[in-house]
Amino acid sequence: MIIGIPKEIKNNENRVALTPAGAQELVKRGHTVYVQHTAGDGSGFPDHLYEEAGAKILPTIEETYRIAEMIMKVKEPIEPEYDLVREDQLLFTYFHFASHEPLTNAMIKSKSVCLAYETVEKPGGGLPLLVPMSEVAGRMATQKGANYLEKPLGGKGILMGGVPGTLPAKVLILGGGIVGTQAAWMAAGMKADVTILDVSLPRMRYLSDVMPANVKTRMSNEYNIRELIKTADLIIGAVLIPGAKAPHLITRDMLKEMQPGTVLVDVAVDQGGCIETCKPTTHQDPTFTIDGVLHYCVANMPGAVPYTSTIGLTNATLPYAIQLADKGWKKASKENVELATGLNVIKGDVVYKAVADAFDLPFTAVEKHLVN
Ligand SMILES: NC(=O)C1=CN([C@@H]2O[C@H](COP(=O)(O)OP(=O)(O)OC[C@H]3O[C@@H](n4cnc5c(N)ncnc54)[C@H](O)[C@@H]3O)[C@@H](O)[C@H]2O)C=CC1
Ligand SMILES: CC(=O)C(=O)O
Ligand SMILES: [Mg+2]
Repeated sequence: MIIGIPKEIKNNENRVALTPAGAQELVKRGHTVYVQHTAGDGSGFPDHLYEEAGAKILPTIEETYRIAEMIMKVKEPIEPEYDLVREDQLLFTYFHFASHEPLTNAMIKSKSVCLAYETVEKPGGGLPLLVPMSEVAGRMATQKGANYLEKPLGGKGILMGGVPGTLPAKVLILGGGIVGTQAAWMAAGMKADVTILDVSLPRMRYLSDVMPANVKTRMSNEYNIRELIKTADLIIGAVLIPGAKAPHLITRDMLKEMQPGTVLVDVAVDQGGCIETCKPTTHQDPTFTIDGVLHYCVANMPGAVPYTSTIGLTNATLPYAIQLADKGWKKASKENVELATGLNVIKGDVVYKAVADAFDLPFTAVEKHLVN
């Protein structure tokens, strides 16, 4: 198969979809890998490392899209890329369709096959291609939050762990999945007073077993949220209902209950955000303030630490990319249900229920496209 790796063009997105090591594995299996000139630079992988691994370098994004049967990316295609996507082309990347109607419509119109990293799902649950970036974003959420709590940056002016004779910062985490757990580890390590809210009792039992004493769990409901936001210093949004728009656990009116200088980091912003007032921001202009409450809502947080993220992402995606390249998307999805759950849009049909529901679009069962 011919695989194309375009350079990411989203704001401050320095990741690339494949490392030279990943390219070598695909080339070894007889596939052709084209990498757009300088695509790996931001992650510390200059063109010559790809060439030494057996890949070929193409000068432009247009040529990369034109030649590839499968495009591997990191972020969803953004507007200048919409018209580059070709009919029948396979796109293997993050999409987060449910939070982005123009993207959904553009991919329907393109008649391409869109296999979304974030909905590839293990039969017993678990999102193997979201996990590594959620690990990064969870750890970063605490780092960012600690930073923005500093007074000159708009925060309350509280140190995460305090010092002897003072109270530590209160960190409230909405959702105790991958992002929430990693955020909690970092905050606990900084000696903050951490509370994780989730709706899953088994998950909270697990967290309660493994977390240190400065991490507590509470049931996620409006009553508890309204109580806890009054004194929280840093609130991290980390809920997910796979493929769907995130529920608004913190609504506009609740901001008035918070103290000025409270910091909100809504990691779930890529699925629409679990804080109603969150709108996607960029690494260049990451925050805004409403009612004295600072919001950080960057939708591609891992893009800022590409040395870690690119390798973490390729470690997870490569085994799936190999199956897609070896067998083609249809046979690979028939033989591996995890890949079938990743299919969101196929040749104009929306085949992921939560995406169809988000925009009142007709839903087509994925099986229709997997027969013969
Ligand atoms: N902004 C960014 O750069 C990045 C964003 N993300 C996003 O972070 C979000 C979280 O991802 P993961 O932690 O991997 O998901 P996950 O599936 O591991 O965890 C989600 C958790 O939310 C819980 N939950 C569901 N409804 C809830 C509710 N009403 N109240 C409290 N908890 C609830 C679930 O029980 C689960 O434990 C996703 O939207 C993901 O796309 C991930 C990586 C990077
Ligand atoms: C998960 C995701 O959207 C990201 O890593 O940017
Ligand atoms: Mg994202």
